[in-house]
Amino acid sequence: MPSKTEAIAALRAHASTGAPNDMRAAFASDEGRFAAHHAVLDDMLLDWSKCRVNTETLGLLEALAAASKVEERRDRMFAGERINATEDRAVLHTALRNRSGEAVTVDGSDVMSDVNAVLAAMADFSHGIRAGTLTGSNGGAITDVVNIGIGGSDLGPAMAVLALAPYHDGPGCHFVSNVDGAHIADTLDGLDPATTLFIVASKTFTTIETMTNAKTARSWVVNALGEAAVSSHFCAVSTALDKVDAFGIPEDRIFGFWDWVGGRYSLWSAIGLPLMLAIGPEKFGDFLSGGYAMDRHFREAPTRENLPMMLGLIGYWHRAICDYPSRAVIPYDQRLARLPVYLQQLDMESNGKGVTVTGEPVDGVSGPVVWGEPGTNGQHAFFQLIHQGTDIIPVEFLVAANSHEPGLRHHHDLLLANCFAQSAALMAGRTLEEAKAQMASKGVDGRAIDEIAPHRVFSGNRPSLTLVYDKLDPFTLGRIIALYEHRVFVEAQLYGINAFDQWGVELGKELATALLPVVETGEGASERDGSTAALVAHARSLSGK
Ligand SMILES: O=P(O)(O)OC[C@H]1O[C@H](O)[C@H](O)[C@@H](O)[C@@H]1O
Repeated sequence: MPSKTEAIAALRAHASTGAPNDMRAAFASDEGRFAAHHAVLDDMLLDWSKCRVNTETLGLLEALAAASKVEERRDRMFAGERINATEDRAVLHTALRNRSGEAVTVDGSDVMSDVNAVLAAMADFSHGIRAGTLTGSNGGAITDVVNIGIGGSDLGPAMAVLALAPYHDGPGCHFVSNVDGAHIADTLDGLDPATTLFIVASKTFTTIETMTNAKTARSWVVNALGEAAVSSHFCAVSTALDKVDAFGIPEDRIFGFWDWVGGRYSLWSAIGLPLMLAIGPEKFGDFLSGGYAMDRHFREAPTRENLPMMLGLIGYWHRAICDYPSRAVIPYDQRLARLPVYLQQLDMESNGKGVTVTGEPVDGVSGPVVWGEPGTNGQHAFFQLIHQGTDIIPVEFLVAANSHEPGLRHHHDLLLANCFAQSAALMAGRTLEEAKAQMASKGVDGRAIDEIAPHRVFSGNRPSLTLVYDKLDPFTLGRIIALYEHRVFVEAQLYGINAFDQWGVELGKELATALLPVVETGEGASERDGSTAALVAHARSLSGK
């Protein structure tokens, strides 16, 4: 078996000599191309055949996966080993969706009884709120839920609540994350304190944005309903139970989770409470089951049939071997509008690292920039650059075969046609001759053809992957999120980095804390760098300070 260095060198050599560089020819010369370059899990199909890879590429990527010990490390993660070495923690978001009935142990003790106890408490609470038996302080049913959290305590539930809108039969859900007072002000505008429940969601219960918004929400409730109302209008989700206590939230309204759940992997924990309130405990269970189904597939399927493995290997190929700096995630699904933003945290906070697990500088590159918007909207905005710009940006398309609007089937067929047309266009492109012929067939005169045709050329050979599934139901959303979590894991093993810490966000937080008194009083500004001092002074003078 080659070493990791040898496996990477072999991939680099293959990229310039062995990988296909004419995708039209690759399809034309190989009827089995699609068959060799896709994988399925039940209704879910991942097609990577439009990427510039062949079976030799796959073999070399498999060799790299073996040299990087991806499977061994995967098994260590599932087994509850402390693979997050810099924080000395296990990584067990998979235990939160473990539907097997089997134990999952950390340091010799089974965590499943705690996991199931919190799930049961969340279900009781959700039933009470949804049925109107747990009311506001005046006895009125809760009509609106406001989740106050940021990062992993916001992006997951906000994304999932929107994604599963057709399944909502609970209170309306709102999300406040930004410390910008505009966010909470706009959200509370129009809500009635008597019928509003706040969830204060913070793993650490120290995050300044969340604590500031929670205090503002608390005053809003107290001013309208009195101090005694806090216990009926607040609940909390955290791993820091002692800190929640001090906020005045009763114990039976505090839902815990554990340090082995990373913030960006926490949607499966009590952080998912807004989703459970919106769709009910049973459908939340379906969401967990979807995650579990993907976990089993990730652990059991051979590499080429394994969706997370293949998504990760092709992702690495594009980023580290082909050197493409970003990837676009384009769900042809309006309800997945927040998926790209969710994946930005999942992927970029996990794999945006400059050192390896052993603290050495990363040799080469680590994770790409992840971005995107739903299709078809993106087509009318930034797709120009993806088709004809000078950077190559691999695209990941997601689309459901069926919508929740059977009466609008024509819309959905248009959506599917657009999605599949984009990947075909990126792959095949259009030659100068084709552009000229097309113009001639429309009666354009020869001189105009010569002038304009070069602008109508598409290089083609632009890679994309497509994920097609039956319908975006809770189970499928669970599969999609777990698929992306594991792809991030696979890529991290190939880069040799720890995907589960996030030291890179610390410095800005520390500096903001130190700068707050300077902004408030102006004192100490002169000790800052010239730009920062001048910016503070300008803002202070504009605000009349
Ligand atoms: O849930 P919290 O402890 O409030 O943390 C919220 C977020 O803040 C941090 O800055 C981290 O970068 C994120 O990973 C985390 O999700």
